[in-house]
Amino acid sequence: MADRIDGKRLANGLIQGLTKEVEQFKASHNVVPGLAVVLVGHDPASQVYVSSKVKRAKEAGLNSIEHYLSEDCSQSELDGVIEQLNSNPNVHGILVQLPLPSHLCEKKVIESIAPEKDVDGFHPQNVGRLGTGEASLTPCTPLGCMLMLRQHFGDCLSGLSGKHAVVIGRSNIVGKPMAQLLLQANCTVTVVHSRTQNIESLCQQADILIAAVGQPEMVKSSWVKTGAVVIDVGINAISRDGKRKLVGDVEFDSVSGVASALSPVPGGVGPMTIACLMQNTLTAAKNQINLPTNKPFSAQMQTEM
Ligand SMILES: Nc1nc2c(c(=O)[nH]1)N[C@@H](CN(C=O)c1ccc(C(=O)N[C@@H](CCC(=O)O)C(=O)O)cc1)CN2
Repeated sequence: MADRIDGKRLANGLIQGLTKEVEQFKASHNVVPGLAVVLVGHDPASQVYVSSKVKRAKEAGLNSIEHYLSEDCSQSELDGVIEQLNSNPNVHGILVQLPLPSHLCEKKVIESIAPEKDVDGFHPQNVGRLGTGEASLTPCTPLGCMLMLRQHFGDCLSGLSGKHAVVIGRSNIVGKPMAQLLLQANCTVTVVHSRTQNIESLCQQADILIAAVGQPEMVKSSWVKTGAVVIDVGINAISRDGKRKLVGDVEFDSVSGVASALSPVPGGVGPMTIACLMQNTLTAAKNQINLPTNKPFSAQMQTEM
């Protein structure tokens, strides 16, 4: 039976540590790190995620600033809110919850957030810096996955070195940054996607398998090498036996019999995404008062997190 990589417990520990760090930061610098969350419309899942973000921010002692805009909000109204947050010195981190209603341009919105406040790490400047291994704000879900792997492999990333990691999915939010982070940890990385031939046989070669494809229970036990470590990023709502249920991209019960460790859904990557957002907000606040803390990702993983 695979070990369960408990994201909920790990996230609680991270938030606890962060709360102390935020307290010290406030006491030393007389600055309260501020996180602004922007939600457009009333997508039920987005509402759940945003309220968790607000709750966790308050728990960690951050100042939470919320903007709820109507479903039919115009591009210029949203641009105006971001502009105002960009120039507000009490706001250190800004995130716009995705997806946006289809009449709004996600790319334009992401690019309009000041890179130093982009706690989602989606701005092209942060994406580029991640790619070249420079200090950057790192996307929260892949960062959360790396922390889960670090916990499993021991306290630094050397346990990952030389492992073959296969990432299923090539989204800008998860698949691509995930591949970059695994490369920085000296893994050999394969990214597979909807046009890849023989996905199953490539996955069978993985020591580390990251499923981020958004297909309920797509990864079966026959796809997984005995002893592999599997991180399930998918969060899919399905109806089973007349009840709504959340499942990942991995068939949990069967894969548990083959993998050496597996993260569950719910209670895996989701809570880690939110904890990493809080971590990024503190990092952004430190950077904005010019504390020398913004190390490249690989250096951060060796030490403070
Ligand atoms: N601006 C962003 N938008 C989106 C991101 C993101 O990182 N930034 N990621 C996802 C959604 N997401 C965070 O925003 C997210 C998804 C799921 C969870 C989570 O904790 N899920 C729970 C289950 C919750 C439930 O009951 O529905 C779990 O997995 O245990 C947190 C954050 C897309 N948009």
